[in-house]
Amino acid sequence: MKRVHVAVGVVARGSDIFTTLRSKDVHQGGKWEFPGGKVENGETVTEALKRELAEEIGIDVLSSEPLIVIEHDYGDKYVKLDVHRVTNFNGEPHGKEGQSSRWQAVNDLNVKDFPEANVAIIQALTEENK
Ligand SMILES: Nc1nc2c([nH]c(=O)n2[C@H]2C[C@H](O)[C@@H](COP(=O)(O)OP(=O)(O)OP(=O)(O)O)O2)c(=O)[nH]1
Ligand SMILES: [Mg+2]
Repeated sequence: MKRVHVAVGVVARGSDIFTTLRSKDVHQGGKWEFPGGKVENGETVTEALKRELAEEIGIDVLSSEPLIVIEHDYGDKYVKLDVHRVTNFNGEPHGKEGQSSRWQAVNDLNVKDFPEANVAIIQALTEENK
């Protein structure tokens, strides 16, 4: 089965979280996501996160810290999500590749909008916001 290692970034401003919409034609298309993408050979998760967030949402990640690691089997694809919290960045997050984006209060994040693997991420964010 296809296996991918993905660097995922939680970008927050206060208790608001930035998410983007995956385009319809890709794996888990039409779902909202935390921006990120595949870790390439020879890259650390931190390096991949910095590269992907520059490409996808036009920010320069200055610091990040690990939040949670999720392994999930979609049946057609196995993903390992290395989720980092972005603790400092330059620039204004936006859908640089033309994708829709939004800011939402942590408590308004709805697991139904996200890929299945994201349930644990949203739980972790909601827990710490209590
Ligand atoms: N970025 C991101 N990917 C997620 C999340 N949840 C989740 O299951 N995934 C899955 C969907 C995809 O199978 C995989 C991420 O791959 P991707 O399509 O973003 O990879 P990429 O940015 O490198 O894309 P590409 O260059 O290969 O087109 O992880 C999430 O919150 N954010
Ligand atoms: Mg991506």
